[in-house]
Amino acid sequence: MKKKILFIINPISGIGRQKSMEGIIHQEMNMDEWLVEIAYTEYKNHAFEISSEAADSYDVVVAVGGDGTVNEVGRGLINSESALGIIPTGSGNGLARHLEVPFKINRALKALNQCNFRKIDAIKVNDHFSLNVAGIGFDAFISHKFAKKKNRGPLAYMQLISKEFANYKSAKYKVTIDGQTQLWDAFLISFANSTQYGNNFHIAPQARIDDGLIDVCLIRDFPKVTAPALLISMLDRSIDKNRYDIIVKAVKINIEHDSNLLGHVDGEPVILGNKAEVKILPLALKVAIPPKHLKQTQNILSPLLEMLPAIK
Ligand SMILES: Nc1ncnc2c1ncn2[C@@H]1O[C@H](COP(=O)(O)OP(=O)(O)OP(=O)(O)O)[C@@H](O)[C@H]1O
Repeated sequence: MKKKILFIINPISGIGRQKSMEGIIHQEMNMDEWLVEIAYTEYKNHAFEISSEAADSYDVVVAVGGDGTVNEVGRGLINSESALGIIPTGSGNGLARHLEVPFKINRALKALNQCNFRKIDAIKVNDHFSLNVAGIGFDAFISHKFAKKKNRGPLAYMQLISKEFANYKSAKYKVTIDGQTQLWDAFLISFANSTQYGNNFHIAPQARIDDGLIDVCLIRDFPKVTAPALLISMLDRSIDKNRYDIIVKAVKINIEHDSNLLGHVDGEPVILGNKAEVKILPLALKVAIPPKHLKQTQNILSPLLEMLPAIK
């Protein structure tokens, strides 16, 4: 019997590589083995509605988009027998990079044809789910601003960060990590399931996506002149050695703040109220991963190389 696969395409994600997607899907998928269906999102959260409906009826439900689309599709599949697949066409593609999904579309489809399955953890932040990295502080502040921008893509994102960074002020948070409470003046606090935000910026180099633990990364207030070193330490996976960074593994974190906490889950802005409860959902999601010979290992230059015009 043929396996069933549903592609959910977000037409607005990233830099528009998905225009010719439908033709490439039909060309690359092995139709002798797979029954292929395709759906397009029409509005925010539509991918979640489609995937929740599809859960347990398809072997694989594929997010064609960036981390926001991956979050929506994956969320709908939590605790189901359907696996999340990814064709990365977003700006950051953090989870796809962590799972070593190929970035050339035809190669990503070849990988789906021959995929293996594994289970990964998910993170719950109040009522929201994160599959990759969630957080509060500067990264969340940027996600709220970015959501209002018309221009998307990594360049627009970097421009926004450089514009907002100079004036951003760290804030005080009451942080309880597995029962231990402390007050912190933090630039950001990230809750990492995978190692990276996207574009190979590794916020939690030692994170494992299936260990039943959240890597809590707390970047304390730091002199702004040391920002380049901090950025470089994310790219070369050494941020855990930076003096302003503290990383601990935990299963439950509570944050209290004196005003509304701006948060993000997988880069998508969320408002959390004065308190946030963050907990791990061990092995809650089945994912499709590439076979060994099609895995795409990442290096610092990968995000730049992917921008070269290449579908093949
Ligand atoms: N048809 C649509 N019209 C408008 N917004 C949509 C549509 N489909 C999905 N969205 C929303 O688009 C947003 C961006 O999607 P996504 O995160 O996949 O792309 P990206 O931001 O370019 O990539 P990344 O998260 O990797 O940087 C998500 O919030 C999603 O809910």
